[in-house]
Amino acid sequence: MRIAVGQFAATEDWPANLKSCLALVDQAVAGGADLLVLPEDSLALFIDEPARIAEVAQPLDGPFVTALAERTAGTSVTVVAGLHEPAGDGKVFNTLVAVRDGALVTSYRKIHLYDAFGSRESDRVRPGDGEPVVFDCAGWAVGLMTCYDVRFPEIARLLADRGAEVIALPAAWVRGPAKERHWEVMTVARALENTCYVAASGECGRRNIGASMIVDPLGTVRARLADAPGLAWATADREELDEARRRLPVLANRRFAVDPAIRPLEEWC
Ligand SMILES: O=C(O)CNC(=O)[C@H](CS)NC(=O)CCC(=O)C(=O)O
Repeated sequence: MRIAVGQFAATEDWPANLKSCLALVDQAVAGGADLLVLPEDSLALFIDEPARIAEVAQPLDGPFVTALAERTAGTSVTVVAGLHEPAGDGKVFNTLVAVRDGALVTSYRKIHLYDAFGSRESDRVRPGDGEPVVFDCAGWAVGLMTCYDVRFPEIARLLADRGAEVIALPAAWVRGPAKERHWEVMTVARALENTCYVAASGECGRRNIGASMIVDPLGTVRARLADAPGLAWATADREELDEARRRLPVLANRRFAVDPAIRPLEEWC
């Protein structure tokens, strides 16, 4: 499976962001991508006034997702991208969609909200219900998680338990001391501890680092972008995955399960 990760500098202007996304979709299709991963919140990024996110939030049958899906019609690419959708009470969900051949395949609502380093995402965003999402893409099991989720190994493990062989990880990773290191270490760790590919995309505007990456099941960073817009590419290979899981059978050697009774409860936020 040909994987592309794409990044761009998102603005407050959602039609402009849609245009950036569609250009990356076209490039990915031209390059033969089966899977394209775009950043978290590709719809609109409000850096200074995050409360305005709710104003531009769109439902999954709204114009942003519809246009993204339509662009994939007649192609073999599946596109994963992030947006905010209305949650009904003035709050929003921070949601990923997967679209293919003109239609929505699945969606995932971010579970772990970024209440760290001075941010309070939970002031405006409601968490998802904790159900891990894995879907089929070109014969590969692809799991979804979003940005701050990467700091919580349980969700990647739950995805692996559901059979994920590739984790798509859209992000908008905030700059800061050692933050680029956090991003790299944890993205590689999630790949290595689950012996899966991780296709991670990062928004690359002034607040966020970009640094989109594709990591293989033994933790090698196969492709990486800096902080400029563009695409990075790698191929997921079935034989390589099988060989990695034979040589490093950590999934088979586990002694503990993630307790499915522990779910992200509303009152934790
Ligand atoms: O709200 C938006 O518009 C887009 N979403 C984000 O920027 C999100 C939530 S504020 N960013 C992160 O989760 C960064 C995590 C991070 O940087 C870390 O874990 O250190």
